[in-house]
Amino acid sequence: MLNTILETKAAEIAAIDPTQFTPRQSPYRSLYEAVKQSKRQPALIAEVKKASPSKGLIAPHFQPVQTAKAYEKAGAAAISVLTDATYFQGSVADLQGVRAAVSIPVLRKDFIISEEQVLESAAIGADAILLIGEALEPKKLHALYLQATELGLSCLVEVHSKSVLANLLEVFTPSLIGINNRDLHTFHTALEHTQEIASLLPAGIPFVSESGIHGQQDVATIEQFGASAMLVGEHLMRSGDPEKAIAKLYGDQQ
Ligand SMILES: O=C(O)c1ccccc1NCC(=O)[C@H](O)[C@H](O)COP(=O)(O)O
Repeated sequence: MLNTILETKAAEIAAIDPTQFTPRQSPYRSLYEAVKQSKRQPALIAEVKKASPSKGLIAPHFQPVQTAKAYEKAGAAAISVLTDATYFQGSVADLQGVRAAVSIPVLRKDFIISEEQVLESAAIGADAILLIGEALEPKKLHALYLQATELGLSCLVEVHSKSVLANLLEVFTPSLIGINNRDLHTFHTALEHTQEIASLLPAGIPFVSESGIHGQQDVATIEQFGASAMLVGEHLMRSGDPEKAIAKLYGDQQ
């Protein structure tokens, strides 16, 4: 699936013309600071997600802006917005709508593999981008990371496999790592994956546990593994009441 997605992205990139971008007006909101300073711990990066390759249609009555506002009200540190149309039914318009409606950082969740996409992310108002270790050679990932950082974008650098992490750390140490509990080739998801990969990270580096978090017990588990933050999509999208779902994740008294 990952390879198929990347083939689609290569075709999309060919159609991007950075000379058509209007200069960004809004200041960047730091994802690192938002995670570090979140009152809720582990910090929550809450995702608006209409559909996915592994689960199909998740939210038939998808209302990204309303959902993102509820996430912010419930204490999310940042919002993740899927902008891929083909596989996730997301859009750049979703990101722009959410960015205008909330005051916390907005992460562009897509498959970013080129300089043009980094420029596009800055132009459309994203505060942060995802760079996926499984999708990029370490040196290329580092180049995109430097380009994004120079523009003012925060980067969440995601890894799944031990070997990808090891190769990446030979090139550089990102400021914020995402550990994806979902294998993007098989879709198998296991929270224990966070523990396994976290044990291989340099001491002190903050990391986000991503995917497959569905309740208070799961939050306790990834907190025990040392996660600074969690990225949660499907569970919140299916809840029907995102504010209540977030309160329950943290075990708030109702
Ligand atoms: O979610 C998928 O099916 C998927 C398939 C292929 C590549 C990426 C995919 N998901 C992206 C994500 O990382 C998740 O949307 C995110 O971590 C939230 O996961 P969840 O809470 O399990 O919805």
